[in-house]
Amino acid sequence: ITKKQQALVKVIVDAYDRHQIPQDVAKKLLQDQYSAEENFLLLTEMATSQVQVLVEFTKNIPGFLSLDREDQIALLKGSAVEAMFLRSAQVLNKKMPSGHTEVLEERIRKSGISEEFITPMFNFYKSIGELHMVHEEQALLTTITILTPDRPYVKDQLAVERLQETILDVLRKMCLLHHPQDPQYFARLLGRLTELRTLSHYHAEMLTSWRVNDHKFTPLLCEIWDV
Ligand SMILES: Nc1ccc(C(=O)O[C@H]2C[C@H]3CC[C@@H]2C3)cc1
Repeated sequence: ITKKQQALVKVIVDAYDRHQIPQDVAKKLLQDQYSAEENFLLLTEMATSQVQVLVEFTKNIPGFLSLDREDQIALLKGSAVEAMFLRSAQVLNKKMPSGHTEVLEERIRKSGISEEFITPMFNFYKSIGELHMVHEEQALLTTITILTPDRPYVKDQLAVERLQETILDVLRKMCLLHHPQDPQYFARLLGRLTELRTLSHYHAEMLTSWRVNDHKFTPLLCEIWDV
């Protein structure tokens, strides 16, 4: 890993750490009572703050702000769901104070999300947990997801591809460094991104079923997902 790549990783990881879900949202998940309606409202608050965190984090990705402005929006809208599932996988898998993870899991299960989406969602969380990603890998994988060139409406895909390749290159080296016993580790990480794309289809249906049952969204969620 070159000095330049080390500097790049530092910028990304610092931004990733700086933009975390506010503790008050996480705390609320443990306090308020347990109705499906209450759980849904908490998830709405969690999703909204995750999108805000995503926007702030993305602005710190070197080169992102020099992309075409409309492409920046297209990348954010195209990656929000995947970044959110990655982030919530990391929240659920990190050693939260005992019992917190179960409470959060329970709230997600009891928030009006139909069973057919709950299963793939928790399978994903489990498959991420089993990878035991180091902190830098989590930040870089999220960055790679955001810098996906073939999102809808991206005009200058080449410019995005160049940025993504830079991150892919340093992540590949980092995986060999942190998981020398598993030369396939980098490939397995990227395989999770494929699983994420499947999840985002489920997510679109989740949104529709919530809307149909007249569940309220925040303006930010309506804007990022065109609902
Ligand atoms: N009004 C909404 C509430 C929650 C979401 C959402 O995507 O929630 C995400 C947070 C984690 C639990 C379900 C997904 C992952 C979307 C709209």
